[in-house]
Amino acid sequence: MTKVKICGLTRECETEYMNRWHPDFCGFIFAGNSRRYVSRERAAVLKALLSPEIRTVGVFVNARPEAAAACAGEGIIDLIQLHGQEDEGYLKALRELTDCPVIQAFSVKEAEDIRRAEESSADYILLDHGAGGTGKCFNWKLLSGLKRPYFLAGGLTPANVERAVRLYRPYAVDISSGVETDGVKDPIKIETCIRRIKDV
Ligand SMILES: O=C(O)c1ccccc1NCC(=O)[C@H](O)[C@H](O)COP(=O)(O)O
Repeated sequence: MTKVKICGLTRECETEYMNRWHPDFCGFIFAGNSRRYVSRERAAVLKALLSPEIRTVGVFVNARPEAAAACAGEGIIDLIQLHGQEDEGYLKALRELTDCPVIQAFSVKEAEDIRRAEESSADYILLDHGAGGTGKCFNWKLLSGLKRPYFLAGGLTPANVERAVRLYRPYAVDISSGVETDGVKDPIKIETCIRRIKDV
Protein backbone atom coordinates (compact mmCIF):
# COMPACT_ATOMS: atom_id res chain seq x y z
CA MET A 1 0.00 0.00 0.00
CA THR A 2 1.25 3.48 -0.83
CA LYS A 3 2.67 5.23 2.22
CA VAL A 4 1.80 8.78 3.24
CA LYS A 5 4.00 11.70 4.27
CA ILE A 6 2.40 14.88 5.58
CA CYS A 7 4.97 17.65 5.49
CA GLY A 8 5.47 20.99 7.16
CA LEU A 9 4.13 20.52 10.69
CA THR A 10 4.45 23.64 12.84
CA ARG A 11 1.67 23.45 15.46
CA GLU A 12 0.79 21.18 18.39
CA CYS A 13 -2.77 20.63 17.11
CA GLU A 14 -1.32 19.17 13.91
CA THR A 15 0.33 16.40 15.91
CA GLU A 16 -3.16 15.47 17.15
CA TYR A 17 -4.37 15.21 13.54
CA MET A 18 -1.38 12.99 12.75
CA ASN A 19 -1.99 10.72 15.74
CA ARG A 20 -5.63 10.39 14.65
CA TRP A 21 -4.99 9.64 10.96
CA HIS A 22 -1.57 8.05 11.15
CA PRO A 23 0.48 8.98 8.12
CA ASP A 24 3.66 6.90 7.85
CA PHE A 25 5.90 10.00 7.87
CA CYS A 26 5.65 13.62 9.06
CA GLY A 27 8.03 16.33 7.88
CA PHE A 28 9.64 19.28 9.63
CA ILE A 29 11.01 22.07 7.44
CA PHE A 30 14.40 23.34 8.57
CA ALA A 31 14.78 25.73 5.61
CA GLY A 32 14.82 29.25 7.04
CA ASN A 33 13.06 30.85 4.07
CA SER A 34 9.96 28.62 4.31
CA ARG A 35 6.80 29.82 6.00
CA ARG A 36 6.71 26.29 7.47
CA TYR A 37 10.15 26.66 9.09
CA VAL A 38 10.60 25.20 12.57
CA SER A 39 13.70 25.34 14.74
CA ARG A 40 15.31 22.12 15.91
CA GLU A 41 13.99 22.81 19.43
CA ARG A 42 10.44 23.30 18.17
CA ALA A 43 10.66 20.11 16.08
CA ALA A 44 11.78 18.20 19.21
CA VAL A 45 8.67 19.42 21.06
CA LEU A 46 6.38 18.36 18.19
CA LYS A 47 8.14 15.02 17.73
CA ALA A 48 7.55 14.20 21.42
CA LEU A 49 3.80 14.63 20.86
CA LEU A 50 3.65 12.26 17.89
CA SER A 51 2.87 8.55 18.13
CA PRO A 52 6.25 6.81 18.12
CA GLU A 53 5.48 4.74 15.01
CA ILE A 54 5.13 7.87 12.86
CA ARG A 55 8.58 8.47 11.37
CA THR A 56 9.77 12.06 11.31
CA VAL A 57 11.61 13.56 8.35
CA GLY A 58 13.83 16.64 8.59
CA VAL A 59 13.80 18.68 5.38
CA PHE A 60 17.07 20.54 4.70
CA VAL A 61 17.98 22.88 1.85
CA ASN A 62 21.73 23.12 1.24
CA ALA A 63 22.44 22.90 4.98
CA ARG A 64 25.82 21.80 6.31
CA PRO A 65 25.90 17.97 6.50
CA GLU A 66 26.94 18.34 10.16
CA ALA A 67 23.67 20.15 10.93
CA ALA A 68 21.50 17.44 9.36
CA ALA A 69 23.52 14.66 11.03
CA ALA A 70 23.33 16.38 14.44
CA CYS A 71 19.55 16.65 14.19
CA ALA A 72 19.34 12.92 13.43
CA GLY A 73 21.79 12.16 16.23
CA GLU A 74 19.57 13.96 18.74
CA GLY A 75 16.67 11.69 17.76
CA ILE A 76 14.49 14.55 16.49
CA ILE A 77 14.22 13.00 13.03
CA ASP A 78 14.27 9.45 11.67
CA LEU A 79 15.08 10.40 8.08
CA ILE A 80 16.91 13.29 6.40
CA GLN A 81 15.33 14.87 3.30
CA LEU A 82 17.63 16.90 1.06
CA HIS A 83 15.66 19.46 -0.92
CA GLY A 84 18.34 21.71 -2.38
CA GLN A 85 21.24 21.22 -4.80
CA GLU A 86 22.96 18.55 -2.70
CA ASP A 87 25.07 16.24 -4.90
CA GLU A 88 26.72 12.81 -4.57
CA GLY A 89 29.68 14.42 -2.77
CA TYR A 90 27.28 15.80 -0.18
CA LEU A 91 25.65 12.37 0.24
CA LYS A 92 29.07 10.80 0.78
CA ALA A 93 29.98 13.41 3.42
CA LEU A 94 26.64 12.88 5.15
CA ARG A 95 27.09 9.10 5.19
CA GLU A 96 30.39 9.54 7.02
CA LEU A 97 28.53 11.41 9.77
CA THR A 98 25.32 9.43 10.17
CA ASP A 99 23.58 6.23 9.12
CA CYS A 100 20.20 8.00 9.13
CA PRO A 101 18.33 7.13 5.88
CA VAL A 102 18.28 9.89 3.27
CA ILE A 103 15.53 11.02 0.90
CA GLN A 104 16.89 13.07 -1.99
CA ALA A 105 14.40 15.41 -3.68
CA PHE A 106 14.50 16.17 -7.40
CA SER A 107 12.68 18.94 -9.18
CA VAL A 108 11.12 17.39 -12.29
CA LYS A 109 10.88 19.50 -15.43
CA GLU A 110 11.95 16.98 -18.09
CA ALA A 111 12.84 13.29 -18.62
CA GLU A 112 16.50 13.98 -17.81
CA ASP A 113 15.52 14.92 -14.23
CA ILE A 114 13.93 11.49 -13.74
CA ARG A 115 17.08 9.81 -15.08
CA ARG A 116 19.25 11.78 -12.61
CA ALA A 117 16.94 10.79 -9.75
CA GLU A 118 17.13 7.11 -10.73
CA GLU A 119 20.92 7.24 -10.43
CA SER A 120 20.96 8.79 -6.93
CA SER A 121 22.72 6.78 -4.22
CA ALA A 122 20.22 8.08 -1.63
CA ASP A 123 18.04 5.55 0.19
CA TYR A 124 14.90 7.12 -1.29
CA ILE A 125 14.14 9.59 -4.05
CA LEU A 126 11.38 12.18 -3.99
CA LEU A 127 10.04 13.74 -7.16
CA ASP A 128 8.59 17.23 -6.83
CA HIS A 129 7.54 20.17 -8.93
CA GLY A 130 10.16 22.61 -7.80
CA ALA A 131 11.71 24.24 -4.78
CA GLY A 132 9.39 22.44 -2.33
CA GLY A 133 6.02 23.23 -0.82
CA THR A 134 4.86 25.03 -3.98
CA GLY A 135 1.50 23.27 -4.25
CA LYS A 136 2.13 22.64 -7.95
CA CYS A 137 2.22 19.34 -9.87
CA PHE A 138 4.86 18.39 -12.41
CA ASN A 139 4.06 16.46 -15.60
CA TRP A 140 3.24 13.00 -14.19
CA LYS A 141 3.54 11.47 -17.66
CA LEU A 142 7.31 11.68 -17.15
CA LEU A 143 6.96 8.96 -14.47
CA SER A 144 6.17 6.19 -16.94
CA GLY A 145 9.05 3.76 -17.18
CA LEU A 146 10.63 4.84 -13.88
CA LYS A 147 12.02 1.64 -12.33
CA ARG A 148 12.86 2.83 -8.81
CA PRO A 149 10.34 3.32 -5.95
CA TYR A 150 9.78 7.01 -5.22
CA PHE A 151 7.97 9.57 -3.09
CA LEU A 152 5.56 11.50 -5.31
CA ALA A 153 5.26 15.15 -4.24
CA GLY A 154 4.05 18.46 -5.60
CA GLY A 155 0.51 19.73 -5.75
CA LEU A 156 -1.22 16.64 -4.35
CA THR A 157 -4.68 17.41 -2.93
CA PRO A 158 -7.80 15.55 -1.80
CA ALA A 159 -9.03 15.95 -5.40
CA ASN A 160 -6.09 14.37 -7.25
CA VAL A 161 -4.27 12.08 -4.80
CA GLU A 162 -6.43 9.01 -5.44
CA ARG A 163 -5.85 9.28 -9.19
CA ALA A 164 -2.09 9.68 -8.65
CA VAL A 165 -1.92 6.53 -6.50
CA ARG A 166 -4.15 4.51 -8.82
CA LEU A 167 -2.21 5.46 -11.94
CA TYR A 168 1.39 5.43 -10.70
CA ARG A 169 1.52 3.38 -7.46
CA PRO A 170 4.34 5.43 -5.88
CA TYR A 171 6.13 4.12 -2.80
CA ALA A 172 4.73 7.13 -0.93
CA VAL A 173 2.86 10.36 -1.55
CA ASP A 174 4.04 13.56 0.08
CA ILE A 175 1.52 16.32 0.72
CA SER A 176 1.78 19.76 2.26
CA SER A 177 -0.11 22.68 0.63
CA GLY A 178 -2.95 20.38 -0.44
CA VAL A 179 -3.89 19.65 3.17
CA GLU A 180 -3.85 23.31 4.19
CA THR A 181 -6.55 26.01 4.21
CA ASP A 182 -5.28 29.58 4.29
CA GLY A 183 -1.79 28.24 5.01
CA VAL A 184 -2.81 26.16 8.03
CA LYS A 185 -3.08 22.35 8.14
CA ASP A 186 -6.74 21.41 7.79
CA PRO A 187 -7.92 18.26 9.64
CA ILE A 188 -10.73 17.57 7.15
CA LYS A 189 -8.36 17.69 4.17
CA ILE A 190 -5.87 15.46 6.01
CA GLU A 191 -8.58 12.91 6.79
CA THR A 192 -9.94 13.00 3.23
CA CYS A 193 -6.52 12.54 1.65
CA ILE A 194 -5.50 9.68 3.92
CA ARG A 195 -8.85 7.88 3.50
CA ARG A 196 -8.64 8.21 -0.29
CA ILE A 197 -5.06 6.92 -0.40
CA LYS A 198 -5.86 3.93 1.83
CA ASP A 199 -9.00 3.11 -0.20
CA VAL A 200 -7.11 2.60 -3.47
O1 LIG B 1 7.17 22.91 2.31
C1 LIG B 1 8.02 23.81 2.28
O2 LIG B 1 7.77 24.97 2.65
C2 LIG B 1 9.41 23.50 1.76
C3 LIG B 1 10.33 24.54 1.70
C4 LIG B 1 11.61 24.30 1.24
C5 LIG B 1 11.99 23.02 0.84
C6 LIG B 1 11.08 21.98 0.90
C7 LIG B 1 9.78 22.20 1.35
N1 LIG B 1 8.85 21.17 1.38
C8 LIG B 1 9.23 19.83 1.13
C9 LIG B 1 8.17 18.81 1.02
O3 LIG B 1 8.48 17.64 1.22
C10 LIG B 1 6.77 19.14 0.56
O4 LIG B 1 5.88 18.30 1.19
C11 LIG B 1 6.73 18.87 -0.96
O5 LIG B 1 7.52 19.80 -1.59
C12 LIG B 1 5.28 18.97 -1.51
O6 LIG B 1 4.75 20.23 -1.25
P1 LIG B 1 3.30 20.64 -1.81
O7 LIG B 1 3.40 20.82 -3.27
O8 LIG B 1 2.99 21.90 -1.08
O9 LIG B 1 2.35 19.54 -1.42
